[in-house]
Amino acid sequence: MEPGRPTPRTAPAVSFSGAVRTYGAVRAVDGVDLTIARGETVALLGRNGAGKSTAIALLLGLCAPDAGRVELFGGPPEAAVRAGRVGAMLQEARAVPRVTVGELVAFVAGRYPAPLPVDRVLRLAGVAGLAGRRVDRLSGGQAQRVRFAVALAGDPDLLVLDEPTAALDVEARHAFWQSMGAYARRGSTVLFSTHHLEEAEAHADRILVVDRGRIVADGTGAQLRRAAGGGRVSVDLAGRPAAGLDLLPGVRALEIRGDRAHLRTEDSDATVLALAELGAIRGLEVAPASLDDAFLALTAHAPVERR
Ligand SMILES: Nc1ncnc2c1ncn2[C@@H]1O[C@H](COP(=O)(O)OP(=O)(O)OP(=O)(O)O)[C@@H](O)[C@H]1O
Repeated sequence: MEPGRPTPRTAPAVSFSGAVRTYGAVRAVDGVDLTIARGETVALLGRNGAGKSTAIALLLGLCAPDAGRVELFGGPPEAAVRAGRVGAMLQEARAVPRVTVGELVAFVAGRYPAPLPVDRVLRLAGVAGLAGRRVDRLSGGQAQRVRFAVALAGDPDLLVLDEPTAALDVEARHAFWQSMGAYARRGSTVLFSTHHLEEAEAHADRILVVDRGRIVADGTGAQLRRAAGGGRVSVDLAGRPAAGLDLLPGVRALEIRGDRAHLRTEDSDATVLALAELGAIRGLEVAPASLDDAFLALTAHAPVERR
């Protein structure tokens, strides 16, 4: 073992260093450095094509990095997968014909060294009522929950979920997050990908914003809002002209609705001080940037090449 390297007992659940994966000219994962501690629940948040699924494929050892290193629990992903430490729910999965949900989960559980009892898995995934149903006769949402059950069956230390709620309606989504939360609270590490900001903020300890193969932000929802900077400031115009408000310090955008000026600012304090100097603080309201604002700011594509 290299000196200074963590031992398999202390190593983080997931570690990427300088990981790159290309498909022709596309750098699907473009130099990612990342550590996920054991027990964390982390969301990979990004648009279509941002590189989430490719990062997950690297992490599961389904493909190898062209450069850099990817490790799970201090060793190659294949070793962690072989040892039954990883459960995954991927986007594409074909149903096995004829077997029932109960048979499928029992079969998968039987391949792990220390699986959860099958009835417990079925309950956790919310599919206990479907145990006798054939897996090729399920609705999209039911099939998705069965895939979650399959991911849980081996009682993995690391659960990896690629867009787990994509086919679920509101009620099933809610039930899914409850199950996932219950599993995470047992101390497992969970990594899930999503397009939904609210889901990432509500269900993860930490959000990684992925854009064009890179991690462009890493933190809680509140931290991302702050990192994106600023907020929204609004005041009553009280008959005064709005001209020039867009030139105040920090202001990025000005919108007039009725007799009110709405300012998007990257520095709320500076903008409010300047408004105060103008005596224009009637009906003053200051709000932090929304998570949507933050996401848009963090993934805005500048014409210049980023770092
Ligand atoms: N097998 C492949 N062959 C060629 N290009 C690929 C392959 N897999 C992914 N890509 C490309 O790599 C980039 C990242 O794709 P990836 O599927 O990782 O993104 P994603 O964030 O998971 O997207 P989505 O949210 O749509 O699932 C995209 O430009 C995609 O077209």
